[in-house]
Amino acid sequence: MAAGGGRLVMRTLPAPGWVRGSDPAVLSRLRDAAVVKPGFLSAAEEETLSRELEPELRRRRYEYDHWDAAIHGFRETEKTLWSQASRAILERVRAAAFPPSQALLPAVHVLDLERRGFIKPHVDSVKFCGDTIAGLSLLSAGVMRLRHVQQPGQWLELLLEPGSLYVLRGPARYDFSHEILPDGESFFGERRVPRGRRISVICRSQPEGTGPGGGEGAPQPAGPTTPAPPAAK
Ligand SMILES: O=C(O)CCC(=O)C(=O)O
Ligand SMILES: [Fe+2]
Ligand SMILES: [Mn+2]
Repeated sequence: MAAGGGRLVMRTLPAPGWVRGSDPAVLSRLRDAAVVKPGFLSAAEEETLSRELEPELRRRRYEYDHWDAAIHGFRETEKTLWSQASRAILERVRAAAFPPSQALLPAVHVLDLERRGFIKPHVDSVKFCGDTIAGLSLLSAGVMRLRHVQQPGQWLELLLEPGSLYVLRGPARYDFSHEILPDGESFFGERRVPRGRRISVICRSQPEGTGPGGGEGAPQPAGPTTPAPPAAK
């Protein structure tokens, strides 16, 4: 490596247009831990996924009534059987978000949030989810906010446009809660991000110690979220 090669090292990395943060230190600390890839899906891939999911989702009713639940105005399914076209998309997600050695949960979590639906701050349960969470957003945009569980002044906001992929891993997954803002609070900085119905397709790594050949090997129950921890104290 040429120390005198004249390559300029930027001290402050410019935040990409789809990630905002409370301060440069958080942005730089989570640069590889909270990642958004806008336009990950082509329009045809978005169409493939939403067409395949729509009939399965439509059979279910939106749920609202759990005062202590993390998610409001949603329906969901855990899907293991996919068309060949969708499997190819999910394989791209796997390759983009997970190291080759990391085992994934066999079922993909599909979450349909209606226009007024939202997700309160929570940390996905370590019992049901490993180091990495990767989610595709379909149909409409939303803002995901991450907030440090111990230091609530530290936060990050991710702009999740339809067709984007987000990845949360390591510190972003364990030390920060995440939430999807309700329509009334759905801003990315100054920019209003009107909420519509949003479908997310979420792949997760296996909880530590439960991969093939290790750990309990118990089947994974559905519903990988925990109720919101107190975001601030
Ligand atoms: O809709 C999303 O992308 C996130 C969902 C989520 O946080 C969860 O199911 O635990
Ligand atoms: Fe979550
Ligand atoms: Mn219910």
